[in-house]
Amino acid sequence: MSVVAVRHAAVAYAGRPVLRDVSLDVADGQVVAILGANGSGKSTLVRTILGLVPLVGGEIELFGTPQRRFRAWTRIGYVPQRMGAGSGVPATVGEVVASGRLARRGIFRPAGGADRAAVRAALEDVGLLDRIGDPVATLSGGQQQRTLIARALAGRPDLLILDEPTAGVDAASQEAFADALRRFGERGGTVLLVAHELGPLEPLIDKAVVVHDGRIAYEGQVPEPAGHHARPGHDHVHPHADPERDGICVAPTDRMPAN
Ligand SMILES: Nc1ncnc2c1ncn2[C@@H]1O[C@H](COP(=O)(O)OP(=O)(O)OP(=O)(O)O)[C@@H](O)[C@H]1O
Repeated sequence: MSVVAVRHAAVAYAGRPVLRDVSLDVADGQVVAILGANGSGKSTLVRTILGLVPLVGGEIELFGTPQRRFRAWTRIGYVPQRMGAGSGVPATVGEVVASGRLARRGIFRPAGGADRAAVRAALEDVGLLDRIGDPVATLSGGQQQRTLIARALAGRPDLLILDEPTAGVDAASQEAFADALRRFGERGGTVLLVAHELGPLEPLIDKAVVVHDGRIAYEGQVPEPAGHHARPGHDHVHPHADPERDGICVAPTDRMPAN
């Protein structure tokens, strides 16, 4: 079953086309990475999947339900791009993660044992349980990002959607994040993430999709980075017209027809 099915999606901002004829499937249990240059439309694609940006054409299904009829939003955890965890906001790490339970329990019911257990499990998953009582502002940028991921995990979603989760994040936090994602996958979770650099996430990725100028330019195994061009015997073809700018090349065996 497809957890996310995008069919011929078209999106425009103020009449300017940003996504054109985009089709994408994320199967149950898969980890799918959306790659591509700045401004290619990656964030727009995930925001459209989440219903935050309207379609001007095409269709989207979530867990087999047309998006316009989909109501089970608690099944989806979302970590937006470069969102501050609230430096300057006097909330503790535990409180930020607990806010990820609100949709499940409803605002007017107090947190119960299940909520507290979910918060602790999520913090354990990202390696920050020992910081549960600390103000978020005292954490490093990478640890704040891990806090936001823990907040999404605390809602016990079936699908995690993450927009550049490791951008500007230190190496230790990237490793901790990769471990958390691996465990989420082992529990049957499905992941759709936008990334520039995969780093330690690369072995987890089942399928990569390259967005170029609002279209899907490539779908298949993770393409090798441009730095590998110089490798002896490395034979490759480019998935689209301007790969140097995107820093991506694809070995011929990996290539699949673009949509
Ligand atoms: N809210 C908006 N209103 C108008 N134009 C937008 C809006 N959001 C994004 N755009 C434009 O749409 C195009 C795609 O942007 P998008 O953020 O989806 O790309 P991206 O691949 O995620 O890039 P980045 O890696 O920089 O986040 C860009 O030209 C961007 O300037």
